[in-house]
Amino acid sequence: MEEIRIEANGNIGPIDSARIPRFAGAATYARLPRLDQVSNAAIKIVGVPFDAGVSYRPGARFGANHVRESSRLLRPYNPALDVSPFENVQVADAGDMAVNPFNINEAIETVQDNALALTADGASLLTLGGDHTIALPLLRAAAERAGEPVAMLHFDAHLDTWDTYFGAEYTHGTPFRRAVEEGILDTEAISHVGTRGPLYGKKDLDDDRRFGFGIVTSADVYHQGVAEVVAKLRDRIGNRPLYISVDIDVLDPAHAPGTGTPEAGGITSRELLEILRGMRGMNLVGADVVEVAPAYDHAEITGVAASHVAYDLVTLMADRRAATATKDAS
Ligand SMILES: N=C(N)NCCCC(=O)O
Ligand SMILES: [Zn+2]
Ligand SMILES: [Zn+2]
Repeated sequence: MEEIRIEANGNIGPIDSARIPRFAGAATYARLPRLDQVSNAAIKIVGVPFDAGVSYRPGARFGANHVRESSRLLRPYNPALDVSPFENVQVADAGDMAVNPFNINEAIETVQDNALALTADGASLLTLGGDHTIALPLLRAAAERAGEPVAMLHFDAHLDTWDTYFGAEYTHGTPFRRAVEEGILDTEAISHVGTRGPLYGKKDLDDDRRFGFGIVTSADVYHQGVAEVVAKLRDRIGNRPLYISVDIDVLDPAHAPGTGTPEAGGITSRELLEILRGMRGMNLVGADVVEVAPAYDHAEITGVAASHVAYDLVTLMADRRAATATKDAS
């Protein structure tokens, strides 16, 4: 059937949900066009159906499509930031990467290669995961494109700076230790937000601090409040190229039950969205939303949360691009 889309400023937007019921047709993220339906896109959303790096419950391989299905109700105007992201720039859904489900090393290479290919034209990349293993190759690609190590905001219940699991170096609990070892993170400007829960030992925190990470725990968000947290994070990041990695388990299991390693005492989706919005104007070069495991979801609670997180990330990217374009033109 014909797709009737919203178009503005020469950008092809979402299927018009006033004319084609939002529950009809195959899902793309936010009902956006597929990449092959537009000549080029400044912001690309890509899925990574991969969960061979998990230490507990599997299922995040189905995450990207679950987020797409859960994104049908998103509307084109973001009032929180007064931005219409799909009007500012062309945004498109690039589909899924064909990652090897049996070979982690090969999957990591594929993610890195695909991320580089998708950003070769200067596009910004938002990845829907997948387990957190994929943040490593995504960071490698982001640092290569930026031409320098990148700052990172890491939203997660977990540190993900552990060393190995069963001798394996590349897992969803180890991407950020590998990234520090590889020198692709700017260790003056890397922070975890939302961490909580039991650790293997005090050494986990000592190691993490040694790598340079700052920590804003879930309890800190509660005690200090969003505004103070945002101010501290912005201060630390400055104008460095910034990568944002969102493990959906940063949210309390009440807000995101559909994930593989849930921890009680998490932040709310309202807090997460507000902290993200607080990053307006930062030099955001790439982002991911990972660890959505639909088999443990109910009523799309996790899928909806993840789709909204992705929406605010796209808004930040679109807003920054529009602001930079205006500055360049004047
Ligand atoms: N969900 C992520 N990314 N990591 C959790 C690892 C927790 C553990 O195995 O102890
Ligand atoms: Zn986690
Ligand atoms: Zn994680």
